[in-house]
Amino acid sequence: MDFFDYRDGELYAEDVPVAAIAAAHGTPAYVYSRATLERHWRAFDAAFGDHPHLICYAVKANSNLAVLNLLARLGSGFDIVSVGELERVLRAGGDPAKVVFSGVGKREDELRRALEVGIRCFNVEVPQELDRLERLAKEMGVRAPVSLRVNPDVDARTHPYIATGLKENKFGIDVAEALDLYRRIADSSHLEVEGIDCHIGSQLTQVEPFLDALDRVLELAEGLAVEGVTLRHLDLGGGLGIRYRDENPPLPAEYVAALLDRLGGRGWEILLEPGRAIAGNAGILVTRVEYLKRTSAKWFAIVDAAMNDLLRPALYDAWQEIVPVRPRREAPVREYDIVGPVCETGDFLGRGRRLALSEGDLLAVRSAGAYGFTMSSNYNSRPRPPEILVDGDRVHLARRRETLEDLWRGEQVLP
Ligand SMILES: Cc1ncc(COP(=O)(O)O)c(C=O)c1O
Ligand SMILES: N[C@@H](CCCC[NH3+])C(=O)O
Repeated sequence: MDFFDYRDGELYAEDVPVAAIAAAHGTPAYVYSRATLERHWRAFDAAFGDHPHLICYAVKANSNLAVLNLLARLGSGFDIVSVGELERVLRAGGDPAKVVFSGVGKREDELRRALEVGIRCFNVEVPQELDRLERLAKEMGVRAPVSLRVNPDVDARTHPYIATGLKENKFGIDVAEALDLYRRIADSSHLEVEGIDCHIGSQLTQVEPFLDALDRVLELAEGLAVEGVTLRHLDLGGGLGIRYRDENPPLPAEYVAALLDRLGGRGWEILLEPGRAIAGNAGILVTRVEYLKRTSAKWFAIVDAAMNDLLRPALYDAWQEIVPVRPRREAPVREYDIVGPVCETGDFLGRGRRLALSEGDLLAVRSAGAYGFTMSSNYNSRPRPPEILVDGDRVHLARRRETLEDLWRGEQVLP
C-alpha cells in the first residue's frame, strides 16, 4: 500500500495533486510520501515486539537527506557502503552508534572516518580488511567492532545481477573459513567480535531463502558459542522485495515473524538492512509526454525522463507501472513504448504499455522511491531531477533540480 492514489479522477501524492507538484516544480521530478516511508519503517520495527532488534535502513536505496532525517527521527539505524553515505547519515542527524558499514572494498580513509565517529559495526567480507582495520584502530587507540559477512551459498531466486549469496558472487566469506577468522578477531586487542552478517540479494519475494540463510548463520553462531566467542547480534541484511507488478512478497510483519519463529527464542539481537521495502513504494517519478511518435513498427511516447533519471528498466529490464496522472477518455488507447530522449536503444521506462495519451500529458512511474534517484546520472548532460517530499498537504523541496551550471561544476579547461 502507498499514499499515491486517485481522487476525483487524478493522481494524488498524499493530499496533494501530483499535477500541482509538476506545475510548481517541473518535470521530470521524484515525489516521495513521508507517510509511506514512516509506515514501512514502523512495520519492520513493530514486528519485532520486544525482541531486541535494530532496523538499519540501507542508505543506497534512497539517500536524500530529508528521507534519512525522518528515519533518524524514528530511531532508525543505517546500513552504509561508503564514506559518502556515512557523511549523509551524520548530516541528516543519524546516530553513528546505529550505523553498520557494509561493502567489499572499503578504503583506508573510509575505515578511519568510521572509527573516528564510532560506528556500531564493520561488516567485513575480505580477510585483509581485518588487517587494515586492526592497524588503523591501533593507530587511533580504539577497538573496531566487527561482524563477518558470510556467504551462506543460498539461491535468493532473484535477478542474477542482484543475487549476492551464492558461492560464485564476490560477496561474503565462506562459512568454512569464518571460524578461523573469528578466532583471529577475538585474539586481537584492537578488534572486537560484534556479530555475524549476511545479505543474500535484493527483491526477494519468498521467505525460504532468508530462512535457509538464517539456518547457516545460526549454525555458525552456535559453533562460535561452543568456542567461547560471544556475539552481540545477528545481521540478516536487507533484500525483502516489493510488488512492482504481480509479485507477492511477504509483508515485513510476515517476514519478521518467520525469522523470529526460526530463531526459536534464542535471544540474539537481530539487525535488518531493508532498503527497497521501505523506500520503493514511497516514491514516483513524474514525467511529461513530449511527443507521440509513430513509426512503421509501433508507437512511442517520448517523455522527458530517461534512463539517466531511472536506470532500473534499462539495467535489469525491470518492469515498473506507468500510470497517467490525469487519465483521459478522449485520446485513443494504444500500445506505447515509453522512452526518453537519451541516445540509447535501451533508454526506455516501459515497453508495450496500453495507455490513452496526448502530447503534454503527465505520467507517473510507480515504485520509484528506491534505486531511482540514487542510481541517476548526468548522462547526455542531463541535469538530475528534483526530489520532493510530500507530507500531508505540504510539499517540501528536498533537493532542487540541478542547473546547467551544476553540470560542469569542478571542471577546468586546460590553461
Ligand atoms: C549489504 C546490503 N544490505 C542491504 C541492502 C539493501 O537491500 P534491499 O534494498 O533489497 O533491502 C543491500 C542491497 O541489496 C546490500 O548489499
Ligand atoms: N539497484 C538494484 C538493487 C541492488 C541492491 C544493492 N545491493 C535495484 O534497483 O533493484
